[in-house]
Amino acid sequence: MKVALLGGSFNPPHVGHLMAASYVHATQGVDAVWLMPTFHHPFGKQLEPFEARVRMCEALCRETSGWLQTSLVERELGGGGRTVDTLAFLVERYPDTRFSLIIGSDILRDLPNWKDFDRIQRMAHVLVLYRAGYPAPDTVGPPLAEVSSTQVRDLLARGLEPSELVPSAVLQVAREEGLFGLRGRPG
Ligand SMILES: Nc1ncnc2c1ncn2[C@@H]1O[C@H](COP(=O)(O)OP(=O)(O)OP(=O)(O)O)[C@@H](O)[C@H]1O
Ligand SMILES: O=C(O)c1ccc[n+]([C@@H]2O[C@H](COP(=O)([O-])O)[C@@H](O)[C@H]2O)c1
Repeated sequence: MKVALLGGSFNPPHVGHLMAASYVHATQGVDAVWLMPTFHHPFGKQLEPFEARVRMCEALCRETSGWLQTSLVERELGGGGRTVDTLAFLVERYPDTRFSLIIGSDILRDLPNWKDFDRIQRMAHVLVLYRAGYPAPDTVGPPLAEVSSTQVRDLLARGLEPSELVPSAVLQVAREEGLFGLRGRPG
């Protein structure tokens, strides 16, 4: 079994995440892609509640035939949310699974602040996808969507509907949960 991991804040998930996961599933010979929402963000980002982000991730997964799944492992682990610790835990729990780790090229500038990135590379094949706007050497594939959760949150804060950037089922969950200031807003 080969699994690609896509860790993120998913605050909220958007079509860029879906495209990144689809690209990897379609071209990199993996059986499944697991979204791993952050429980405690290592750099202390303030996020909507974990359970609500999980619900949105699960709605995103339903856009696929089942190969995209949401993992709750980072809640199970608690701790500092460092990817090296999550990966070590998964490698031990699933000895017959080969893991790869997906990151967008925007993350490259943060890597010096990651814990033990060398050890991550020994445990998993790291796939750096070309996120549009962040060209870098050694990325895999064409530039992917120019969309971010920040952009989605900004649109919502201005009362606009990000319906071209977020799958409708994900937006529906955000409305039901009253996330991103959507509580009580008609729509
Ligand atoms: N449009 C995209 N194309 C390629 N990779 C992406 C894209 N959006 C996010 N990713 C990657 O998905 C992972 C999780 O991203 P994250 O949940 O932080 O989304 P984000 O849009 O970067 O959020 P924010 O704007 O809040 O920082 C990261 O590795 C990121 O590089
Ligand atoms: O391991 C680390 O040191 C580390 C530092 C920062 C971020 N990460 C992980 O990188 C993924 C993407 O993070 P972000 O900030 O782009 O949402 C997410 O799974 C984080 O847990 C990991």
